[in-house]
Amino acid sequence: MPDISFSPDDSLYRDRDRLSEEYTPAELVGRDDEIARYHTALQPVINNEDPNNIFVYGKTGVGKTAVTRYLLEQLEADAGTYGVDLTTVELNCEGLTSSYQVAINLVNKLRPPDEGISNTGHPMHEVLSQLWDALESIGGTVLIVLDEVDNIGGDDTLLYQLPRARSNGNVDAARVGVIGISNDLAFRENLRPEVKSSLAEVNIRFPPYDAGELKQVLSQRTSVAFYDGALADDVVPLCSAYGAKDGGDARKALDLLRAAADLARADNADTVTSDHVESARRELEREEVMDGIADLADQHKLVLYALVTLEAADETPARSQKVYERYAELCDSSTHDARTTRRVRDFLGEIEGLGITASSRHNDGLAGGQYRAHELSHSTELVLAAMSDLVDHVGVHESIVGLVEDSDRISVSLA
Ligand SMILES: Nc1ncnc2c1ncn2[C@@H]1O[C@H](COP(=O)(O)OP(=O)(O)OP(=O)(O)O)[C@@H](O)[C@H]1O
Repeated sequence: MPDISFSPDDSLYRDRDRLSEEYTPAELVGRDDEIARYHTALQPVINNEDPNNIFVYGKTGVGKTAVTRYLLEQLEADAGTYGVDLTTVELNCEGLTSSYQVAINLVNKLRPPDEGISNTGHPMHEVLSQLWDALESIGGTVLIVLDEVDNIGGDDTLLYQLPRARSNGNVDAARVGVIGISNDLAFRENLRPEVKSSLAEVNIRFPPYDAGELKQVLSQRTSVAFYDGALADDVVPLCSAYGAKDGGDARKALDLLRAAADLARADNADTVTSDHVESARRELEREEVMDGIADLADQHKLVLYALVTLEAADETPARSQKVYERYAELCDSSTHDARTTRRVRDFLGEIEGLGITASSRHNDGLAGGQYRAHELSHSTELVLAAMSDLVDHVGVHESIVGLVEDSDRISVSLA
C-alpha cells in the first residue's frame, strides 16, 4: 500500500501562491507604453477635472485588469495626497448579460452593504434613479470600472447613460468616469456610434505580450515564487516563448511555469527543467483540446469523427469533399441528418479555429483544381477520448477499432 501521509515539501517553491491569478506584483513589468497612455488618460482626475471615459481592450491575459488595478491604486493614493475626492468601484460583468443586471449590481456596490436592492422586480428607470442617487451621495470623482463589459451584450442602455450622467443632468455633484474593459474585439466595433463616442473617449489597446515581455513578467514572479537556483536557466525563456506562441497571454505563461514546477515537485527533482516544461505543456494542451472538443455540438463532432477515421487510415490531409463523404456515411449510420457540403465546410473552419485541426490550400491546376485538405492537429487517441460520447452513439468505425478499448461493443463498418 502506498504511503499516503502528507508532509511539507517546499524545496522548490518559496511561495507558490505568487504564481496564482490572485497575486498582483507590486510593480508591473513589460507594459510601459500602455501604462504611460493609461496614465495620461487618468491625469484629469488628479487635476479635479472631468474624468475621461476609457475603453481598454485586448486579448485575454495581456494585463488589462492588472494594469487598471495597479494605476487606480496609485491614483487613489495620490488623490489622498492632493486632497482630491476620489472613489473607485470595480465590477466584473461576467454573468451580467443586460444593462439592468449591471445597473443593479452597481447600485449595490455603491450603496452601504446593508442597503442593497434585490436583483429583480424593479423597473429600469427606478434602478437608474437609484444609481444616480447613489453616485450623487458619494460625490466627488467616481471612477467605475466595468471589467468584461462585453457580457452586457447588445443591450447598451447603461453604457449610453452612464458616461452622460452629468451632461444629461442625472447627477450634479459627482463627476462620473467609466472604464470599460473587454477582450471581445468585435464588441467595441459593434457599439452604436453614440455609445462608442462617449464610452470610448480614449481607447487603449493592449497587444499580446511578446517573448521578451513575458520573460520580464515571469522573471519578476520567479524571484518571489521560487528559491534561488530552483529553475534551470532555460525554463523562463522556454515558458516565455511558448506564452508568446499561445497568444501572448501572461496567464497561460504563468500557468505553464507553475504546472512545470508542480511536475518537478511531484518527481522530487532538485530543479525545474525544460523537460518538465515540455511535459506540462503537453498536459495543458491536452486539457485544452479535450475541453474544446467536449464543448462542440454533435454536428461538429461528426465532422471531426469523419476526419479521425480518415487520419486513422492514413488518408489525411483529406480534401473537404472526402471528409464530407465520410461525414455523410456516419450520419447515415446514426440518427443524425447530414447538413449541406457548404455547412460542413463552415464546421471544418470552426473546428480549425479552435486549434483542433489544421488545413492547407492546394492547387492541382487544371487536373484537380483548388482545394483545401484537412488533418488533425492532435493525436487520434486524444481526439477520440474527448468525444467518446458521440463515438458511443454513432458506433466504432472500422478504421479506429484498434484505438478504442472496448471496440467490440459497437462496430460500424462503412464502405
Ligand atoms: N505585466 C504584468 N506583470 C505581472 N503580471 C502580469 C502582467 N500582466 C499580466 N499579469 C498576470 O497575468 C494574469 C492575467 O492578467 P490580467 O487579468 O490583467 O489579464 P487581462 O488582459 O485582464 O485578461 P482577461 O481579459 O482574460 O481578463 C494575472 O495573473 C496578472 O497578474
